[in-house]
Amino acid sequence: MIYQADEVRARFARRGLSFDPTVEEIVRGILTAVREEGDAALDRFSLDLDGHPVEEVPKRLWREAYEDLDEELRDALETAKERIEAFYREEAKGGFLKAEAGGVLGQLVRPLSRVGVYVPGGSAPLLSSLLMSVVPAKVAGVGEVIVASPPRVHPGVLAAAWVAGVDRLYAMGGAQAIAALAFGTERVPRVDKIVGPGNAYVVAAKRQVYGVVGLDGLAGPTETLIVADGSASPRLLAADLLAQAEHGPDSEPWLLSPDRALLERVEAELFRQLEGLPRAEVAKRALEKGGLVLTRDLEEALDLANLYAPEHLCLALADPLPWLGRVQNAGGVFLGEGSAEALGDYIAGPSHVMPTSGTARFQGGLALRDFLKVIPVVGLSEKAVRELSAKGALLARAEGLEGHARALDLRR
Ligand SMILES: NC(=O)c1ccc[n+]([C@@H]2O[C@H](COP(=O)([O-])OP(=O)(O)OC[C@H]3O[C@@H](n4cnc5c(N)ncnc54)[C@H](O)[C@@H]3O)[C@@H](O)[C@H]2O)c1
Ligand SMILES: N[C@H](CO)Cc1c[nH]c[nH+]1
Ligand SMILES: [Zn+2]
Repeated sequence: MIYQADEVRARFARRGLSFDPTVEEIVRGILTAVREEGDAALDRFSLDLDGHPVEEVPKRLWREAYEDLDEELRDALETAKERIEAFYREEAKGGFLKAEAGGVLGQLVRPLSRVGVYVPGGSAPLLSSLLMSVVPAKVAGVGEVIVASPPRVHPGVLAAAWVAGVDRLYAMGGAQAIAALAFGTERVPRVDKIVGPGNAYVVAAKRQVYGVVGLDGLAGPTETLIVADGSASPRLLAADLLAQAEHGPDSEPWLLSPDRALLERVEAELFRQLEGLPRAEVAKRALEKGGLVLTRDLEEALDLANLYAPEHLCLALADPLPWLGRVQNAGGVFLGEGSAEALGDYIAGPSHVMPTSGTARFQGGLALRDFLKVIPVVGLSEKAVRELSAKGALLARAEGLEGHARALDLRR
């Protein structure tokens, strides 16, 4: 289905995380039960929803899963891990303490003590998502990384845990896993922050426990928006749309172009490539949620992309770099049709955990700083204390806070 730009503009502008009341209610019930009953409720929901009680998977099994892997897959995992590690080592993490008139002002930067990583496993065992969250946490220096993934945890996920250096791994999924990580139970330690993507239940649970625990964001069903010009290959474009469409019926693949002939060729190519795709039924449903959009020109396509704020913005343009300056809202940007989003999913380097549902309006992809906290430090000299106290007291009285003013008057 090819839309005109005007047909999608209002929909793109209205977009935002929607809260399905039924999901919210189910999740609220699970969170309350796990908070009140601990492990008993955790096991009950895990049995009901995933067919297995929760268990901690011992490290011996991760190592065995790793050793059982085909040699080429093991090598691919190691390469992905090294590239993600190298990427995040580039992100500065130093604090500072600068001398100021006999005193000091600065920032302490501290890695978080204990982080919970959710690794989706409902419809596919996303071993790459484990690497994409755990490796940056490790580079940041997080004290302890605890992984939760639905039972039975796939051997590929266990092997990735081994490669990434996870500390503990629990076979538990959905809202009950988020509850256990946020509140803690006898078996599962409470964490300081939960990161990682998940389905609607996981996203709703994360949102509901925010405050009890920190969050990286609310990365839900994946989406991709490609802006293409006439130079792009319809075969590659269709393949890239289908790659993300196969994630789930909630995924949204979009292609925006001012070239009608290109859109028509991509449409035909989509039908061709759907044949024989193992997850064709899922992909078809996702394609109905997205679409192909004819724009006036590339400027209009980029403006619509910013309005939509996609998780992935792919610029399949002959000369993409000059368009980067126009990008305002995106979880991640992929330049040129060679830099496929699927490469970003597995091995390019940056984490593939990126904001969805328009939340790219206010945040980017998972970064080292998501695992760090900044603590300001104030150590003023006697002279600065005297000089600043008078002005501070003035400001306090302007707020009507006499107690603050007197505390400062005593230091003048
Ligand atoms: N944005 C990103 O960065 C990113 C990255 C990777 C994956 N994803 C997305 O993550 C999602 C993964 O979803 P998934 O379903 O495959 O795995 P998941 O692990 O997120 O969800 C599976 C869990 O959902 C719970 N659940 C299922 N049905 C339920 C119900 N009716 N009531 C209560 N709980 C229920 C179960 O406990 C199960 O363990 C996909 O949508 C994918 O697109 C996003
Ligand atoms: N495209 C997904 C969301 O960024 C990540 C993923 C994992 N495996 C394959 N793809
Ligand atoms: Zn993907």
